[in-house]
Amino acid sequence: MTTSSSLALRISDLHCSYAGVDILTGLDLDLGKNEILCLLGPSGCGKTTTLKLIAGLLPPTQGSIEINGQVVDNSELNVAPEKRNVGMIFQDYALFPHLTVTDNVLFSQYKQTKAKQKETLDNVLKLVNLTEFADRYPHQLSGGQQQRVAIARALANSPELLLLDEPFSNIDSQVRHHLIEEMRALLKSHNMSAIFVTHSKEEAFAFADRLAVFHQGKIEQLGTPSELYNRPATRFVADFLGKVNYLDAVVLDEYSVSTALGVISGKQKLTVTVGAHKLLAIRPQQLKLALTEQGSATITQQQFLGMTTHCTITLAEEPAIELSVSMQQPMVIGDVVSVTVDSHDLVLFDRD
Ligand SMILES: Nc1ncnc2c1ncn2[C@@H]1O[C@H](COP(=O)(O)OP(=O)(O)OP(=O)(O)O)[C@@H](O)[C@H]1O
Repeated sequence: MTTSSSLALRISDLHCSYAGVDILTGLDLDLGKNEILCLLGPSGCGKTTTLKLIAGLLPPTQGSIEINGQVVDNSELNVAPEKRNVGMIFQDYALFPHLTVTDNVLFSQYKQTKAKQKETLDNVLKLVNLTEFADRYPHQLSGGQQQRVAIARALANSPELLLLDEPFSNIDSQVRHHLIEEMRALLKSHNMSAIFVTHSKEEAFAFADRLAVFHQGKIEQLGTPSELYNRPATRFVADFLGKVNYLDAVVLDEYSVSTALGVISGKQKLTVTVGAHKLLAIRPQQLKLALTEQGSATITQQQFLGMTTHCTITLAEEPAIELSVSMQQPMVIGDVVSVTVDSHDLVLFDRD
């Protein structure tokens, strides 16, 4: 069992409501030291609320929060935000427009000596590569540079836990990928733990060690990006993380199911009854097409996306079945193709 002292954060049975409306209804969550966790979920499901509760900006109605083994919230205790040793970075960076980079970074360091302030400033600006921008004002910086000032300000307090609310959403997509890599390397090299909120699955996959998918005030599934993408526990998680095809399937034996695409076998033993009627989930890139006049499907739509091409194929079944396929090379609408399924762990759901 994991003891709470080996964790950066432990949330137990957390409840929160606004004006009598329940937002979180019994949230449990552990974060390891030096781990990066992403909260994902539909708009309004309570992701930002969870960050605010951890930061102490909002009191829970029930439950407890421990940060690095210290209780900061329970039925008797509500530690003030500035005593939690947590840094928070907001979507709009919340920089003071009338203060330079230096003054923004040192804003909460006024109790330190001048020498200590200088040391902190030099260290954090070096970390985020902004040393030569120390005298600039926020409006003289790019979005990515402003974000790095916000990171530097959060790091100046040496927080044990960093909370990031959509930190990359205002950054141009050209530089976002690079920033995510840089930020991840920075957190990892400084042994920091972080929780971040995003709307973007691509950001979540690239930045996080583990993802928590929220649904109806609780975590529906928690795991590594590939676990959740390839082995979703529910249809909600499967659909939330990307396009899925669902095919009616009858379980033939411990490894195989029968579908409109023929018999499909998985690598792992199934835990369902032989003969059961299920839905088989298949990601678009798990289907492979080959041009052949004897094929069972026709290309009916196609969208060229650069690295990949998304197409819709129609199976000659009654009623017709449409499937989404992701391919490396485009084909031609009207092409007749055969369809095979890449070997993978089969994901089956109940039909209802
Ligand atoms: N101060 C408030 N008073 C009343 N309701 C609020 C308040 N703050 C948030 N809410 C409501 O609580 C719910 C959760 O809000 P929260 O900001 O945590 O969602 P979120 O998952 O971060 O959403 P988004 O992805 O859109 O940012 C929403 O329905 C929101 O309208």
